[in-house]
Amino acid sequence: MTTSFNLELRKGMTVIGKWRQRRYRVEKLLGEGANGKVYLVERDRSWYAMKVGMDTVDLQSEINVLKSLAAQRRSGKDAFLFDVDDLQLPGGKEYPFYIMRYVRGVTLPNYLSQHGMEWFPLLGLHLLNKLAELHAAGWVFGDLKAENVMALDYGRIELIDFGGVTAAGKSVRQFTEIYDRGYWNMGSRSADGGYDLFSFGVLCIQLHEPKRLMQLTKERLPQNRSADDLLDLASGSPGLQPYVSWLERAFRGGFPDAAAAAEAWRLLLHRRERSRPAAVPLWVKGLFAGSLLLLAGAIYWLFAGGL
Ligand SMILES: Nc1ncnc2c1ncn2[C@@H]1O[C@H](COP(=O)(O)OP(=O)(O)OP(=O)(O)O)[C@@H](O)[C@H]1O
Repeated sequence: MTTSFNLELRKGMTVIGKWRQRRYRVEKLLGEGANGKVYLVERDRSWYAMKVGMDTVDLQSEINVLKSLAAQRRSGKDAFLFDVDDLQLPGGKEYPFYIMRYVRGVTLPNYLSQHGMEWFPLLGLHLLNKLAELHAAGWVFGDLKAENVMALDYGRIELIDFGGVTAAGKSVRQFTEIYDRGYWNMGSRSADGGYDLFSFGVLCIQLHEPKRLMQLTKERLPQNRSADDLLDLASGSPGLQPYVSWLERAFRGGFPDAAAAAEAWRLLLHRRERSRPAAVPLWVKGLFAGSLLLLAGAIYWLFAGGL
């Protein structure tokens, strides 16, 4: 997506926050979207991502979500939001910005093409767990799509772009048509856990059958779109066949919440692995390594927290 936002920050430039006077050195543009531009910046030898917005109101609502998520976290070690300020250009023009954790990952399609489709089940599980965490805190992600999910080492997942995050029960603030439950005539745009699970289902199809999905959106008249079309696509895709019944539940609002959806996904993976006596697949090794990391983190937290 492009913006009509013509702010250009060059490599080497120093941005000084107008109110808090913190200095950031610009390294490069990481990406841009409808709400602003995101730069890689450096401060005190650490890397951060700086999102500069065109619209203070839009950016402020993203910041409010990030602040509320930070307040719900028990410790500072997972901090995502670091600073909020305005930048002032020499001509006097001002733009709001915030500083967040730099996510050193790649998008899901890139991760799967680099590491292989056998990572899909684990990435899916980690993403469902992330969604369950967000829902438990009273939020719905809203604009879940391939571009807003970053994959890191061992198939870990990080969500970026909190512009669509909506308090449960409100109307979804920002969405992308093909991932939207309303677009497929499968329900409202009211923020509930099922809304994100529907988008997650479309994302699974997008990752396996991007061309067919695109073709389908061109062929169908708006009033004829339905989950049946999506399920037909999934049934015809070898990589998705094992997930068709799971996808059907997600598309028809059959899971009570994302935690239940994640558990059903996990059981599906274990059942599949048990029925396949082959060598240990890479994602299982990843799951093991991920569990070890979690265990190490928990032990650290326990001891550090207890001091
Ligand atoms: N924390 C981060 N770490 C690394 N890269 C990031 C981070 N946040 C954003 N990016 C990069 O910047 C791009 C644009 O960011 P973002 O999606 O937040 O902008 P947006 O204007 O809200 O986009 P959209 O039009 O999709 O709503 C992302 O696609 C990603 O490549």
